[in-house]
Amino acid sequence: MRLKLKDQRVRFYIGDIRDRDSVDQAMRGVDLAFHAAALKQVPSCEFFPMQALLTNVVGSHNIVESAINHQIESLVCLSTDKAVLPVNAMGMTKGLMEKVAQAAARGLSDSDTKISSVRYGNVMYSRGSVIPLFINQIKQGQPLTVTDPDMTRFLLSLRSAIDLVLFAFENARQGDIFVRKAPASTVQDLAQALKNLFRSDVPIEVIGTRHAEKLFETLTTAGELVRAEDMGDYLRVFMDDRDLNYAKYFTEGQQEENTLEDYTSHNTRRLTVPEIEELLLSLPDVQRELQLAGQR
Ligand SMILES: O=c1ccn([C@@H]2O[C@H](COP(=O)(O)OP(=O)(O)O[C@H]3O[C@H](CO)[C@@H](O)[C@H](O)[C@H]3O)[C@@H](O)[C@H]2O)c(=O)[nH]1
Repeated sequence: MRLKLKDQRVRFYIGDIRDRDSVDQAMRGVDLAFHAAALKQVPSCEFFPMQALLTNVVGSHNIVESAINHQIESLVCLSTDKAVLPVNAMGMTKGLMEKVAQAAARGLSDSDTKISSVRYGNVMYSRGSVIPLFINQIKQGQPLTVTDPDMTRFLLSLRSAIDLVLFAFENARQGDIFVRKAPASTVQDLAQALKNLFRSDVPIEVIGTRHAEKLFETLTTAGELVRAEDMGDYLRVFMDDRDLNYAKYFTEGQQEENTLEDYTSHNTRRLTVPEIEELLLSLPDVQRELQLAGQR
């Protein structure tokens, strides 16, 4: 990266977020930090849950503590829809990261480091994800390996994910979780949209779900929506800052919770195949692949 960027404004450190000293070194003189370091692949975290715990939880704790100690202005921690009602080690450890961030935020005032988290769904064409895999399969003339045709995922571009982080820096209050609203598609429709764009007639082969995968993802639970603010393209979920004085809960309990529904990739706006094609066409990586394949 250093050789590729060749930019005086960028400084590189060798270190590991599991190692507090190396985090402290990088945090000196910093105003804003976004925490994107993670073990993020679902199957590998299933096989090495302790490694996921060390990076995603212990490492995140190091970042949070170091940011506070260095009195930086704002820290945004990157989370995922898989952290909500989690079923896999990746999601569970990311969920714990959110808890670590909020537990620290509870002890801070507004003039201290602002600590917030952001949640989003699948970033289209991210490394190791299904879109580059399907494109590769099309290029090789192989069948598209669909896990479960009815499985849905929230889809968003890298640009929208970055915009969410910037939005959090600008709007964060202590302990907030920001959610980017997004449409979703089934994996079957995604595969079909790619086949259409590449004018390919490879078959679609159903291979069954992988380790600890969900049929659909949840970006915000009904319980969270009760304390959420609708900000257009975004939702702000306020931190539950009640204290451990349980007696209060009985008088201040929230009735509304029962009437709301979780916000999921099954009940968000479902993209049609032409709409998925349009979204795919807006991605520079897909444009490049289509050009290489002589389709644009
Ligand atoms: O050969 C394959 C591989 C995947 N899928 C499906 O495609 C969808 C997306 O899979 P993938 O691109 O591997 O992403 P996820 O497993 O959903 O996880 C990604 O998206 C998350 C947000 O939900 C991020 O947190 C993770 O880091 C990121 O890897 C899922 O429904 C998979 O079942 C297939 O149908 N065939």
